[in-house]
Amino acid sequence: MRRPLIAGNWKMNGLSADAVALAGALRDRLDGLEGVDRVVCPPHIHLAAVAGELAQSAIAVGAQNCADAPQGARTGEVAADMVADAGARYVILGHSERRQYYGEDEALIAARCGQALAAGLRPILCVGETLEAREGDRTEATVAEQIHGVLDRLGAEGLGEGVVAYEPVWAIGTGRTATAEQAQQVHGFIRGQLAERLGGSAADAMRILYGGSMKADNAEALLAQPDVDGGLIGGASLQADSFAAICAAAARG
Ligand SMILES: O=C[C@H](O)COP(=O)(O)O
Repeated sequence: MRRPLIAGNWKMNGLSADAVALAGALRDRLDGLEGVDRVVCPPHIHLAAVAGELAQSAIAVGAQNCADAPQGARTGEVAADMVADAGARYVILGHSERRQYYGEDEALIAARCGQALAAGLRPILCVGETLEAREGDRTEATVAEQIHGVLDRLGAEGLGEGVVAYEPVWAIGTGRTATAEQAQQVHGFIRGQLAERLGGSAADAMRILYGGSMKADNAEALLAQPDVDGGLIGGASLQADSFAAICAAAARG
């Protein structure tokens, strides 16, 4: 059985005091909850402060990106080992906002992923189709290209102990969630693609998260699907009560 994972992507929100306060509130609410892994991903600049606040808790910390090179002349980038040094154990890579606003493609995402693995971080590789692709019946083709585009370059090691997050772009921040059936259909497809590359047992062990307007009131139905192993939560991760409620739903499932 795969243990569920609920990850909060705080995106570009909050000053340092807000980040530490949210981390502390989550620590207090989630203390003692069994049966679910949880991670919060603050902006880089708050990583160390949040990791310090969560040091004695069961909440791990993740970053929202890492550089595609180990060090040197990469102005504005943050290396994977710096992220790890700040206390992160996970890193989100290939988020659709990075693809859309910063032009990240599979080659760049794979390079970032390779750096993350070398630094001992667990990648959270995001994939997902636009509304245009879904309406053009290109959901599976899009997701397959994003997965294979990265795995082709990473080789046999794959994503290590990382996870995949399926985030339909049309559901992110829109309040429009994929139905449980739509999510399961794509998650099952992703697991099949992973099995082709990594083998059945590695694919069976890998967690596939759903992201896109997951909230306390729809989490249970999504998490009940056999191939939905958790969530990557944006807006609802910024409120301690709603993130804690989603974690509790995952723990019950
Ligand atoms: O990384 C998280 C996703 O982009 C989902 O964001 P959302 O929950 O605000 O729709």
